Amino acid sequence: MEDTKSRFKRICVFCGSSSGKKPTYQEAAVQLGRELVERRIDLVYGGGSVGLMGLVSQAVHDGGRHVLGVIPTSLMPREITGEPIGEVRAVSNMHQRKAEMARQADAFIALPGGYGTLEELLEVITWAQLGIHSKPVGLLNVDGFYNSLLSFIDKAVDEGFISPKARRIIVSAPTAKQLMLELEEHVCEQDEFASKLVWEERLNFVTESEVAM
Ligand SMILES: C/C(=C\CNc1ncnc2c1ncn2[C@@H]1O[C@H](COP(=O)(O)O)[C@@H](O)[C@H]1O)CO
Repeated sequence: MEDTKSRFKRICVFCGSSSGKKPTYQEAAVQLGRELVERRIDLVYGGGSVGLMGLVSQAVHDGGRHVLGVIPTSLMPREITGEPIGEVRAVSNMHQRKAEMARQADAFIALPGGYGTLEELLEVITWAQLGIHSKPVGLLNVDGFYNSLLSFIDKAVDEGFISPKARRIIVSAPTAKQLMLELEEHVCEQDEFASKLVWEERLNFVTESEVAM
């Protein structure tokens, strides 16, 4: 396998705790994991081995890259999240988990998933819009899974609720390879309004004492 260098050291992946019905979703999770390995990128994710989360993290781990799972203590029992893969960092709650995952990553990628994935994705997009971070956000639109979300977002742009600049926060592509190529080239645009906002600690708001273990 070709060894390609990346501008990213560690990417945060949001994805389903279920595997989805189509094999293409599972294949895309493995492909994304292999693409990260090829580019020598480490992984941070929601921890555990269930669903697409397990497939992407296992592929990165098998490829010899570091895997960091950030997991709230209440989700730690193995019957909920499965066997841990790689390094596990326990946090006290879901808010701290998202902040810690975001703090550890240089970019974000969402694979197909459900409410949890959507919530994580929309939060990092909102944080980018507000200037809390300037890390690229990628959407792996496997088999058009996210077409209806992208249509909704385009409708919100047409109706004046999302600015064209904020629309461009989202980088989407149908395959892991294409998405990584686009993310490598992506330049985050700074919003004039957001650049004037002062966030106390930006993404460094998880203190050591808040990390449960
Ligand atoms: C309680 C159930 C499953 C819990 N399993 C999870 N393990 C780890 N992380 C999870 C889990 N559920 C949600 N997450 C986080 O949200 C994303 C996945 O959520 P989705 O709703 O499946 O899209 C994922 O990125 C995690 O960070 C049984 O329902």
